[in-house]
Amino acid sequence: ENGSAAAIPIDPRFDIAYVTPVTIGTPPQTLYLDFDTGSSDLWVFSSHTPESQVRGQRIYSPEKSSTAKLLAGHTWSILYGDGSGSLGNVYTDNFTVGGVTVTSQAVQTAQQVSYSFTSQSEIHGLVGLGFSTLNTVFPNGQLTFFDNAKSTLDSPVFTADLKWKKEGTYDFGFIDETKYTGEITYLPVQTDPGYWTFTSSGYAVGDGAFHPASIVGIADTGTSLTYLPAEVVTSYWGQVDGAVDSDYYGGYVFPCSSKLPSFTFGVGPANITIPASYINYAQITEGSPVCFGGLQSSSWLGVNIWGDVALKAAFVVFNGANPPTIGWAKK
Ligand SMILES: CC(C)C[C@H](NC(=O)C[C@H](O)[C@H](CC1CCCCC1)NC(=O)CC[C@H](O)[C@H](Cc1ccccc1)NC(=O)OC(C)(C)C)C(=O)O
Repeated sequence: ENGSAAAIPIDPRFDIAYVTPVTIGTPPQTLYLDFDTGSSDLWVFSSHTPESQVRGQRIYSPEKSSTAKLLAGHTWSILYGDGSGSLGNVYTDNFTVGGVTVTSQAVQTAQQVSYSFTSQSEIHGLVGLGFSTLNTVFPNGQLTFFDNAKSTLDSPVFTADLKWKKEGTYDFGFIDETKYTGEITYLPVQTDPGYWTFTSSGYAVGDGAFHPASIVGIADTGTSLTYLPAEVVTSYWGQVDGAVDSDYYGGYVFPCSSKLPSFTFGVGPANITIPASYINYAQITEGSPVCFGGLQSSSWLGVNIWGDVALKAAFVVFNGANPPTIGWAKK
């Protein structure tokens, strides 16, 4: 069966992350999880998480689920790009998203979470939608929800229709033609080491000339901003009055009153344009005249990341067929 679930921004002021309701166990326990194409662990705040590390998050209690089974001898430990992390043990249980059910999904229960997770009450865990090779469970890696669900879906795909400061959707098993305009351009995916890695064909700043280039990067719903090569972001921010790459603020900042150009990136023969408003990401602090850019340099990262700032400008198809591809359409 196919399914559809909401992608809800956790903060009404800026799109730092999106969460999606899921149910786990019998009777069903509802949690709101961050669907993350940039990792492949499904982990949740749980009854095994020390109370001192839980601050308002909903938790999954396997002991209250008649279908929960401990995956004996299995543990996990994950560290994300932003330095946050978590670790714990593993159960299998029924897991449902938007009507799609996997009956024995590996659900990783947190026994430790880092402070940034404790302080983020709206995120009750993650659903990794990267390739299962990235799963951290030891000694046997576990399959993602998508890999487990694939065979029951009409088509082995999920789509992301993230929106700017609004609720979007993740669809599983089908492509909703009402969610995009024109054609979907499909690109090859490099599945090693396990991200949705593709090559963009170039970029343009505002109405300027298109610069053909091969920009290898990952499509990552779990990363808020978009991180691209220094020469790309330098040419973008060079068009913005007062923009500076600030060590103090950790990236490009600009006067909130400055006018920003849009940013266009190539997807094969087609392209996607990110509106200027998406790149005017947020004031440094409430009421500040200094704003933080949604387009930042990837030079310190070692990888280019097409995060939410780019993804919400498009309708994106994550095609899990063999070989996998990624599809991009305007909307
Ligand atoms: C362990 C590996 C197998 C996979 C692992 N994958 C990643 O690190 C990428 C992955 O998409 C992870 C997934 C995120 C981890 C932290 C919680 C939210 C999800 N992305 C990340 O690690 C990137 C971190 C995000 O960009 C943060 C997220 C965030 C959300 C809410 C509040 C504060 C911060 N945004 C964020 O910092 O936004 C600012 C810059 C505006 C403040 C890796 O590559 O190391």
